[in-house]
Parts: sequence; structure tokens; C-alpha cells
Amino acid sequence: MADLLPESERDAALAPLLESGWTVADGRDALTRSYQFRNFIDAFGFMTRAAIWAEKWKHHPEWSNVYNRVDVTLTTHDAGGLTELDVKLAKKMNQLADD
Ligand SMILES: C[C@H](O)[C@H](O)[C@H]1CNC2=NC(N)=NC(=O)C2=N1
Repeated sequence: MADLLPESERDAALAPLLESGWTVADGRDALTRSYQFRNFIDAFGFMTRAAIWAEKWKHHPEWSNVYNRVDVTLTTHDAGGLTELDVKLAKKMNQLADD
């Protein structure tokens, strides 16, 4: 199980994500981001590609989809907050959304 991000590393780890549109959730140690695509097929294609990485890393998003939008929340349930796995998956999702 991954450990919570240590205080000393947390700001540096989160900074690039906060610049790219992720925010720290209200009242919860979690990252959230909403992705918008051209249409449902692009949104669902993103979810399919992200799901393969999530399964490979055994780290799964909380997410929902409405038409061309995908709302994502990342947190590590086992640790009760943000870990490097959330940072890794958030970065991967940004890459996949830009493809
Ligand atoms: C055994 C299995 O790897 C764990 O239950 C994993 C599965 N996916 C997970 N995903 C997330 N987001 N947090 C977890 O703590 C978590 N735990």
C-alpha cells in the first residue's frame, strides 16, 4: 500500500497538477478534475484507456461521465488520502486527454 504524501514533498508533487486544472477537493484529501471532450466517443475512449492504466497500477478512479464530460476524483482509499499513486494516475490522465 502506498503511503500518504509526506508534508515535505506534497506541495512540489501537487504543483504541476494544480496548474493543469486539478484541484484539491473540498473537505477531502483528494484531487478532482473535469475533462471535456468533443463528444461521447472521445470521452469514453479516454475512460477506456485510463481504465487500463488504473487496472495495471491497481489504483482506481472515482469518476462519472455525462456525454462529453468526465469528472474524476482521485484518492487512495487504503491510505485515507493522497499518495504518489494519485499523482501518477492524474499525470497519466492528463497525457491521455491530450492524445
Ligand atoms: C487490493 C487492491 O489493490 C486495493 O484494494 C486497491 C484497489 N484500487 C484502489 N484504488 C484507489 N483509488 N484506492 C485504493 O486504496 C485502492 N486499493
